[in-house]
Amino acid sequence: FRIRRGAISYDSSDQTALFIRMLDVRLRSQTGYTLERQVSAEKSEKKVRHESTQRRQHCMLQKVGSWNFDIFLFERLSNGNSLVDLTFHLFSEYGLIKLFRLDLLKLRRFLVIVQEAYHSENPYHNALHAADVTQAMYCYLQEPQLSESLTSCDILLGLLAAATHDLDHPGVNQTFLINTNHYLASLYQNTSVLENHHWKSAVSLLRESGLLSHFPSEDRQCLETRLGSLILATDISRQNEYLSEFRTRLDRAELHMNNSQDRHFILQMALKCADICNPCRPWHLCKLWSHKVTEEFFNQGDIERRLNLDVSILCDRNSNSVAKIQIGFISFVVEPLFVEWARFSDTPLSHVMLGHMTSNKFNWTHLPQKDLRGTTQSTFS
Ligand SMILES: Nc1ncnc2c1ncn2[C@@H]1O[C@@H]2COP(=O)(O)O[C@H]2[C@H]1O
Repeated sequence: FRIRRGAISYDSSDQTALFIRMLDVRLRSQTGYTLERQVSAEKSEKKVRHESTQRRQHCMLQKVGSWNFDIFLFERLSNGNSLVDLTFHLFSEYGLIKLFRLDLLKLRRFLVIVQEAYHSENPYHNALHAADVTQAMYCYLQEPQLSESLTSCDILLGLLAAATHDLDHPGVNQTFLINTNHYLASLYQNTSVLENHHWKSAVSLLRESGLLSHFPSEDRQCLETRLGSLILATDISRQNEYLSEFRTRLDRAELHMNNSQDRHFILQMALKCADICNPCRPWHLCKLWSHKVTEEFFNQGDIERRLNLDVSILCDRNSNSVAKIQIGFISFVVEPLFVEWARFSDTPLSHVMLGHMTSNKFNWTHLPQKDLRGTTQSTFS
């Protein structure tokens, strides 16, 4: 009697094989399931799940101009490709692909190498921050003062600058690079070291992708120069220079959107706002960003302590708290800028942002510690 495991036999008189085959047939009829059917069921379930994720992502993109846009949820739905998917969508929305005769493949490839040039291990300065800034920039580009006057070149620049403004950020600030004699600090003579690096990295990826290779060289040169002027404006240590110029121009009513230099200055201020707008987002989003940026600060402080360097301001986890950092940042950096932005663009969005900023500052000041803790995901998942 041969021990038999399967129902396949080459001996038609083999009664055992016949018995197993009958058993298998009855089993199939009872459970209706075979291995093949199980695998194909899992495959189609996966396909349905993927299609519903794609549908949810597409549905979110219909509301990409909403200030409550949840970039953390979008990041999950886009499987970690929010910067590529969001920026590509906005290029299409504005008709930039046709207008500038952009090659679709080169555009996609450019956006992918930009997204990959961000450090995903950074808690804050990663591609998701760039996607968040790009979405905020889009909201500002849609404001009447801008949408009624910006040229397509202004819009192309605004989106490119937002997407690339923190390219290849190392997750530490300029002070750290100078104190550790990093080659970038000497390359840029300790001046806007990171912002210069972000700009030059953006230009090199633009050239590598060939995205603008069909542009006349003087147009390409002008775009690269203006891109630098926008990215260099995000150097937070120079905030007061830009802010006092903004105030002066507003006081003297010297901002005319039919003037290209004035439009460029407003794009600089729009990018600056987009770069630090996280305290003006709804509380659940603001809280997530605050914990991420603080984690990055404290990581730097831990390394400085280990290297026996002076621990940079805001980076010492032993003498700082997320709430304390946020209250200071909102009071001395965010509020002064967004008050002037609301003077320039007196719209519902500007007042919604100031409203969130005020209530978020109240939360950081008054909520009990248990309500201020960071959550890993946005609550609206
Ligand atoms: N929520 C926040 N709290 C404190 N600092 C912030 C916050 N968001 C942005 N920043 C700081 O603002 C800076 C803007 O320029 P960077 O992105 O180079 O680095 C950013 C941080 O140092």
